[in-house]
This record gives sequence, C-alpha cells and structure tokens, in this order.
Amino acid sequence: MKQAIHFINLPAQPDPAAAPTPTTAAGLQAVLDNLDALVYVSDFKTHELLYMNAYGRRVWGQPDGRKCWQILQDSEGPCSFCTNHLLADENDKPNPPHVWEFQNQLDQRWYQCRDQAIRWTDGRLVRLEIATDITDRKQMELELHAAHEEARTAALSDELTRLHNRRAFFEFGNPLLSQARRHNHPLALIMMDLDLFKKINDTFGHDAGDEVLRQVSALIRDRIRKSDIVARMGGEEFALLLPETDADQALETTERFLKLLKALTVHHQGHAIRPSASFGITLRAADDQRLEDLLKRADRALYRAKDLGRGQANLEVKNVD
Ligand SMILES: Nc1nc2c(ncn2[C@@H]2O[C@H](COP(=O)(O)OP(=O)(O)OP(=O)(O)O)[C@@H](O)[C@H]2O)c(=O)[nH]1
Repeated sequence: MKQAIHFINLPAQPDPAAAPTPTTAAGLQAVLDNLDALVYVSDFKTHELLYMNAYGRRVWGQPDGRKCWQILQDSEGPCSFCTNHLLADENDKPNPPHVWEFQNQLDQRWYQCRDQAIRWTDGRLVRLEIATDITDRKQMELELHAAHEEARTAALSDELTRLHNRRAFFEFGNPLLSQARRHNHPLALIMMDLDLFKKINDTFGHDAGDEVLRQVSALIRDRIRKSDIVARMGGEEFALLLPETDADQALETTERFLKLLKALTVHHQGHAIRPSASFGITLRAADDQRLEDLLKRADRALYRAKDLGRGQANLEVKNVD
C-alpha cells in the first residue's frame, strides 16, 4: 500500500498562511520519495511506523503497521540505543534535533541520523528521523585511521627487532616516571649492551649480527611483564623500564637475563654464535625529573660492568636526603 502523507510540520512554528493544499501534499510526497536518505516517522510511545519514504521502503520493505525496531533493526524490542529520550523534555516539549552516527546491525551500513520530536497530524508526539548513508565516508575515515595508526606504530617501532624504538621509549616511559613520582613508587631502569658486537659482525657478517639482535630482542620481550617497556635505543643497546621494581627485583631480573643469554646460541648460515651482554641498573631517585636522569646513571653502571670484564651487571643508585 502506498503511504500517503498530508504534511510534516518541519518548521517549529508552522506558518498558517502556507497551509498545505492537495498539490503541495503530492509535491511533498514526491520530494520525500526522491530523497537519497531514509525519512521515517514513528509513534513516540508505541514505536509504530507511521510513515517511511520510498528510500526506506526500497531498503527495508513496507512498514505495514510494524514498529521501527522490527523493520529497521529486526530486534526483539525497542533498541537499546533509541534516542527518543533525548528528543523531548519531561513535559513532551521537543528538544533541538539530535544528530549522530551509527552502524545499522541489519545491513551493516553507517548512517548519519538527524532525530527530532515533532507533532504529528493528529497532535501526538512522534519521532522524525532522517538517515543518510555515510558508509563510503565512514570507510574512508576508518582506512585513514588505520593508515594513521600504522604510520604511528612504524614511527615508534624498531624495524629490525620490532621492539619500541628510542622515541617510543621516551613517549611511553615518561608517563611511567610521572606515575611513579606521583605515588612515590619504585621504578627501575636497566640498560643492556651486547658485548664485543663489532667482533660478531666482523667475524660472521652483518646479517649474522642482525639475527643476533633479533633473537636477543625476542628473548627479552617474551620475558617481561605487560607493564614493562623494552626498547632498542640504537645499535646494540637496549633499555628496560620496570615499574614497581626495587633494587633486589631489578638485580634478580638481570641475573635471569644473564642466564638466558649464557644459554643462547644463535645459528646463522652454519655458524653457532654465542652472544653476551652487560647490564647497568639504576632506580628512580626522589629528585629524578626526567628519564634522562636515570639513563645517565644506568649508562655509567653499564660501562663499569664493561670495564669489570663484561657479561655482568652493575648497579648505581642515588640516595637523596
Ligand atoms: N649487524 C648490525 N650491527 C650493528 C647494528 N647497529 C650497530 N651495529 C654494530 O654494532 C657494533 C658496536 O660496536 P662497538 O660500539 O664498538 O661495541 P662492541 O663491539 O659491542 O664492544 P663493547 O660494547 O665494548 O662490548 C658496531 O660495529 C656497529 O656497526 C645493526 O643494526 N646491525
């Protein structure tokens, strides 16, 4: 059955001088049926569909006295995201239109909806929705967002090892330092530097050196907590930032890594390579303002570990009165 609509009082204050005539009613019908958007009207209380334009009937079929949630969403009852409560105040006085975007679960397409409470021909309050298909725009937005995320991940990640890079270390590490400062909680920083790595490159080739970097990185990454940060700071140097970690725990963690490295043999093109590393450890001091303050101490400890014969850890803490 063809839906007949005599008029929709779109203006808040209908102009009595512009009362609809049969010609304007037919004209309005033609306009609504040629819109490239869904237009429907439903009863505010019962949700019965009172009108749907040709666009809606083409996509969702004839309303046939059914409710909006039956025909537009195929759900069991009023939609959990129904906006009716936003469209009128407690005295049934219409609010300004509510504009929002959502994905229809029936056809999976995205719509921008302009919802408004208006008075129907018989005076009752109804819901008028004009929904424009924005799937293509949304798809573009989603692709743009994904590309942006991909570029951001690439900018923060080390291509060879897939660990965080130096930039990411500061981006993610600074909030951890701020949090530890605010709550006066412990925070440990461990610097790790592979020993005599130049010799590995010179003896087995640069590709072998790359493979060592990859395997050592995977070994560390797989054994830290989710809340820890591990980054390749450059070359064969790595930094680990461990929240809620005191001196004993940091030393214990480093001992674990030393043991794992001792047991590691990297096989590359018939060669068996046995890498080792030195570690410098420090802890957050009360007056540490920036990660660089901790990095300086951990670096000094690291180079002491190298001077003392490599393959070991050294700790430098700062006591503040
Ligand atoms: N294969 C490979 N080598 C790298 C990479 N980045 C830096 N290197 C090499 O790492 C070596 C570091 O050498 P050095 O700074 O002398 O340190 P080391 O030989 O490890 O000696 P110590 O640190 O004193 O134990 C250099 O030869 C760099 O070329 C990389 O991405 N891949």
